[in-house]
Amino acid sequence: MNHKEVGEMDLFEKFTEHEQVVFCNDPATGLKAIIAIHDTTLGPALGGCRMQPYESVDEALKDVLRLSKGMTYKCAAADVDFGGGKSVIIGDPEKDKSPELFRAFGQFVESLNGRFYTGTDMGTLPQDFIHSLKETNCIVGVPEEYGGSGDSSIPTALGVIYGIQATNRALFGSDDMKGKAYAIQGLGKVGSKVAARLVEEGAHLYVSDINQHAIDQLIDKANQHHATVQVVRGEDIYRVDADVFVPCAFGGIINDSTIESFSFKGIVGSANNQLLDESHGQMLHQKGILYAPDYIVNSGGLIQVADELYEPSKERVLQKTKSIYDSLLSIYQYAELHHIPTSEAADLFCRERMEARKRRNSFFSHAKRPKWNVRT
Ligand SMILES: NC(=O)C1=CN([C@@H]2O[C@H](COP(=O)(O)OP(=O)(O)OC[C@H]3O[C@@H](n4cnc5c(N)ncnc54)[C@H](O)[C@@H]3O)[C@@H](O)[C@H]2O)C=CC1
Ligand SMILES: O=C(O)CCC(=O)C(=O)O
Repeated sequence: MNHKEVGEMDLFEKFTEHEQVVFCNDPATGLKAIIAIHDTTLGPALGGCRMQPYESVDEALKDVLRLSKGMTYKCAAADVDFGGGKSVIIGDPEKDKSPELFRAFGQFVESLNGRFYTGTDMGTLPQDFIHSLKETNCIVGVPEEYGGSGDSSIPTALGVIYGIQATNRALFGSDDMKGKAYAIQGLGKVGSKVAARLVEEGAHLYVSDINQHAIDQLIDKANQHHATVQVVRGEDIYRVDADVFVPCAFGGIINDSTIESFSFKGIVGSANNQLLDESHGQMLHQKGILYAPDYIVNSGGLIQVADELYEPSKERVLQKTKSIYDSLLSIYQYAELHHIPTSEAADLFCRERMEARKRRNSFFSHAKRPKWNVRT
């Protein structure tokens, strides 16, 4: 069949690399969600659920497609037995949440029968998924009293700190975070924790957030530590005179126009999909800005939720999260040796790991489903 002749088939051209995309619609609760499964070579798809008032379904679709692909690479880099997936709920996290909406979402996740596991992301909280848990076991990162591993932004933030230390080592010859200036965009679950740690270390911060409460909380903390925090508005964060940019809000913030404004020496943050597209990794490379690939830096949350396969152990998760430091240094070294952008070096490493898995023997024993000890 010639797809071009059949209008409705054009939709498939938007996700030629993805295994499965599920549109979830429940008028009774107002749920409009999309689940994208990118690649299950390494295991069932895993990825958080983002809630955002997207302007259009197309915008939500683009976001979930990019985010789920990023999860495939993140899982490969972190060496966990999961594949890449992600979900988005179209709605305002401040106004549109309800227990029924998250329950309905749980039913759609359950309908995938173990192909997709999900939890928090931007705009959602561990508590939201207590409701989804009534409908499916394929939920990760719920509070510990519900059998989950709890807030995954804790190891994510720790991973960002390891990322900053490794980047400082590469740039300045020492892990030390003290006395340097950092520009943090977004003081949410991850950004607030990273900022608090940097304040404790005696760093100087420039911060921006649209949530005044988050800014006030950080300033209180900074006052206790006699640290300096300078609040900047909107796009001005791209122009401040900081050593390291720490994007912890949304993606696409490294693009043609922002790169021109950057005078940073390094970029290390939790935001997913920081590069608007691959060419921006090359542009950073040419401008001599050291970029810590996002999916390596922000894999702490993934490391924690993937670890729910085993009996819970915070120590083990924190230990595994330390690997982010070494992984980044290896990627920096490889990129330098081969004169390629760090983003390209990270992608090459992940693709090689997936190819190796495909080559490995896979003797049949029984269905390769995770054993979720905690809730089975
Ligand atoms: N929570 C986690 O464990 C993980 C998070 N990430 C990524 O890290 C980023 C942050 O995640 P969370 O902290 O969980 O989200 P969050 O929703 O808790 O925080 C996002 C923060 O960004 C702020 N923000 C929104 N628009 C902004 C703007 N225009 N300028 C400045 N600030 C703005 C929000 O007010 C909020 O404080 C997201 O891209 C997420 O996908 C990645 C891996 C794991
Ligand atoms: O942190 C989580 O709950 C899942 C991992 C994830 O979605 C992410 O790393 O972006």
